[in-house]
Amino acid sequence: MLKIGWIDFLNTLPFNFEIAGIKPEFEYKLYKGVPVKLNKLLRNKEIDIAIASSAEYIENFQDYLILPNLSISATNKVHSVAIFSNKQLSDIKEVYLSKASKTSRYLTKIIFDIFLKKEISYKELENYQDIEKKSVLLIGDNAIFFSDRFKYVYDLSEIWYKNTGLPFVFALWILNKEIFYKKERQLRQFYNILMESKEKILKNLPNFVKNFVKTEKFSREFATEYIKNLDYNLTEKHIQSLKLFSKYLQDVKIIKKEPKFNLLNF
Ligand SMILES: C=C(O[C@@H]1C=C(C(=O)O)C=C[C@H]1O)C(=O)O
Repeated sequence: MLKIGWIDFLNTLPFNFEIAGIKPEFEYKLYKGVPVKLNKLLRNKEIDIAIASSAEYIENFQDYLILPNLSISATNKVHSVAIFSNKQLSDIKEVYLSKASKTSRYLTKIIFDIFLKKEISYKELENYQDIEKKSVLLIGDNAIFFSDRFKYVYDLSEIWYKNTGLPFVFALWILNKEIFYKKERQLRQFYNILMESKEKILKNLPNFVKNFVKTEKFSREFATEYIKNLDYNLTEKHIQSLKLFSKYLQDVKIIKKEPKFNLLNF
């Protein structure tokens, strides 16, 4: 049985092997939730593998391995990770951070500390009441959903791209090192299934969106354009970006040790 962590956001659609009609030959169970929940399940070894926060890998890299060629990244705008505000950036003094995120919370700190050199007080975003009166970091479907309440959108990967020229890697397929030896066969098959799903769904995206995306939250046109704009690859350039992100995380004292990026050689 392979225990798989699944971020329940629109942006994981291209990995959805079930809707792609690909059936694994092994038994599996999906554990759905926001990134922080999956990071925790993975760290506690309650699941084997997950699409989880890239920052979770960076912080605990000794325990993990990465599936190659796969990520959720964005070159320039991501559209679903941003600081939303009705204030101009220069007037923002406090930011309420989404509790669902790890990577984007850390990126927010790097943006203010290193790129903008601006002191900010950080608070937890406990609920969505009167959200338009605050400056908030939102991720995933909520970011898309609440965006029209705000005059200004400070897109985090756009800011990263302007400062570094690199794509920003939000999520990776991370697995617990020790399960590789126990479940190598399933993992290899799962990797092939993810690669196949990604290809199949992205090739025929409007059709998959039409059949599988619920339209209460966003229009089909938006969903298609949003996914099309994301980058699901993991190349040398993405690794370079992860290394730079890690260096900045050391500079702002969030991590102590420089991580190694251990990709499975599939
Ligand atoms: C692109 C996104 O990136 C997400 C952000 C994450 C984080 O901040 O920890 C983790 C996984 C990603 O799915 C998004 O939420 O829209």
